[in-house]
Amino acid sequence: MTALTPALDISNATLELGDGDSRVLALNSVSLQVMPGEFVAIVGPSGSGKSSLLAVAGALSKPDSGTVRVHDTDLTRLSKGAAAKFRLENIGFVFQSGNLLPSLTAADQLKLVARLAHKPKVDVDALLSSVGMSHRAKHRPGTLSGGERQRVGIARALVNAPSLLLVDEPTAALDRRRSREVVELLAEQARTANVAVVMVTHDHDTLSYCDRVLDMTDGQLTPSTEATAA
Ligand SMILES: Nc1ncnc2c1ncn2[C@@H]1O[C@H](COP(=O)(O)OP(=O)(O)OP(=O)(O)O)[C@@H](O)[C@H]1O
Repeated sequence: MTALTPALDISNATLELGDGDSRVLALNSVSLQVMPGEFVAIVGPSGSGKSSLLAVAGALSKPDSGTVRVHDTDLTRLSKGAAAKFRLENIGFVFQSGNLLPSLTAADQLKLVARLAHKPKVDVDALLSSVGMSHRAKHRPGTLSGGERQRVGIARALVNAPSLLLVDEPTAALDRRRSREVVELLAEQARTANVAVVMVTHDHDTLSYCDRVLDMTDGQLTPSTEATAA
């Protein structure tokens, strides 16, 4: 593996969903390469295939054709069990509103993933500190703001030191200022942890933090004309 190897390399992925007359081409020969440390945003109308792209990139769905590589592993060749193990060890997921477990403190959310991913040496305090949340380590999600929950969700997604971070609408529940803070944090983590980040978003206000923006329309990806950080 060299510095020039993409962290994510999707080549001609096609995915059909539904059955009978209601079959939909969710991904229509999609290709996407994301380098380590690169922050890519995907925008596009509802139903255009954005979630399908994240599912395929995260080994949650297998495309009908094409390949999906995360570094040197072709995810399309993994069994269900092997895909689950690969996800746990190599991919981080961040969801709309943090998706935290209500009964666990911020620190325990991270410790649980560390245990599941067999990473007992993870420095939970350092990770919480890197997202500005050390002072809330002992708080449960119910006593955190939306932005704080999202920060904990980002720290939790980084526990397994992923090479790929897949982020679905991270600012959907946040106001403008918090949205910008969260996306700025993702950009910073991409750079400092050298992790490839793919973020699906409707929030055009935060695209200036991304290195590249792509439009998804009817299952196809094209470069966007949105202004970026690059
Ligand atoms: N399980 C499914 N069975 C049948 N069709 C599906 C299924 N899941 C998604 N689809 C269809 O596949 C297409 C792509 O859906 P997808 O969820 O990837 O879009 P999206 O861009 O993420 O939409 P949104 O922004 O609303 O979340 C849509 O036409 C959707 O209706």
